[in-house]
Amino acid sequence: MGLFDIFKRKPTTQPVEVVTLYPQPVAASQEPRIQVETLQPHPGQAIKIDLPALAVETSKQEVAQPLVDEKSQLDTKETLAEPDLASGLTKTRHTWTERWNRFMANFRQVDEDFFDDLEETLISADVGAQTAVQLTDELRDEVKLKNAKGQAEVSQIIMDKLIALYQAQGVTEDTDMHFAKQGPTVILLVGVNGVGKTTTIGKLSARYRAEGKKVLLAAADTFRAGATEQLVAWGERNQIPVVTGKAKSDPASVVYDGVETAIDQGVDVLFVDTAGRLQNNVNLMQELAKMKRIISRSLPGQPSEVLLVLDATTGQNALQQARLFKDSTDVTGIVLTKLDGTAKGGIILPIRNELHLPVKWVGVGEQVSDLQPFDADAFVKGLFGDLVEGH
Ligand SMILES: Nc1nc2c(ncn2[C@@H]2O[C@H](COP(=O)(O)OP(=O)(O)OP(=O)(O)O)[C@@H](O)[C@H]2O)c(=O)[nH]1
Repeated sequence: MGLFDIFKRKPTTQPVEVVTLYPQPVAASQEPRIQVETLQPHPGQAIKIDLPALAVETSKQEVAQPLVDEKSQLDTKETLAEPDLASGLTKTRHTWTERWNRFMANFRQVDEDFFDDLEETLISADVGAQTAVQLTDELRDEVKLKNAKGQAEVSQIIMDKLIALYQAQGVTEDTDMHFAKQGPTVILLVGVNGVGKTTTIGKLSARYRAEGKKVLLAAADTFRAGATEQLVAWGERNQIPVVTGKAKSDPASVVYDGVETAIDQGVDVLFVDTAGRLQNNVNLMQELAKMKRIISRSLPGQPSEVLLVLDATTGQNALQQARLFKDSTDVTGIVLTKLDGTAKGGIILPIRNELHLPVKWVGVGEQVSDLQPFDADAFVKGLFGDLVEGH
């Protein structure tokens, strides 16, 4: 099949320009080379892209017989290195510890004022109003039951309860990533602008490529200037092909082309980057629904994952966004980004406790390796480590 073969199955109203970036094997001394093909189909027709066999074989070939140069191998190693969650949570931990110590320094006795202050402290630590009230009620009973009176004893009971809540909440929720039994798995990244969708795709795609999966990216955020280039840059860095559309073109066309390319080229995982902002929220949600319809028409049962990306630095705002997206689309999991830059890491609790959305990944930096699967135990240690160790 030739490079300019036309698919007539799908009528579109807009011309689609598809740029495909794919890596070539290079001699050890050369920089990795990226070839760029620009295909300009006839208006009104969708196109099929033929990636060279090499492009789709890249990840598997690398496993069997390394084709990439030293630099790329270093990149892969970097991808595999687990970031340190505890250091990513430093700000949250310090702020929380300070706040807690201040609260406890004012301890006089266990009375209603104490519980009022406790509720306030919990709310200011972003555990969410509903959770703070629930926790305080439970603690009131427990402190009474255990007849706790001393500062250290009361502090210990509260800390144990908080830790238990963080660990218990969400255990019944599905934090696994799901893959198609056959054919390409499609993973859609959604969220408002600037939360870290593109960066997360860069990190996740590098991770799966390093595991030997054949990965493809689709730049369906045609709305924001520069969004496509940003994804293309990640594709170049990770040597992963990217399907793109013209600025302001119909994002659904890019999704369609991405899906068709994934099917034809035997891709394992297709990541779709979506716009974070359209004219309004209704448009945004309609656009997402349209993308999902297009994906499932060609690949029944897909997308396997609709990951909602939330910026932890926005605190309660992130919670509002989660509510909005949850009500309008089937979110399968949360990626909580920028935990490294915030004291608002506590927000993870209401996301799980109040919205019952599984947090699947957490972002702790801008580098490719700064993403890790969410682990409640590690998170709790990162959050309360200073206080618990002090006991
Ligand atoms: N510190 C830190 N920065 C991050 C993290 N994730 C993303 N960023 C940064 O956040 C900024 C926005 O990230 P993008 O990936 O462009 O966000 P986006 O959601 O794709 O944005 P739009 O394309 O505008 O919708 C970039 O500067 C990223 O480097 C993280 O975990 N930690």
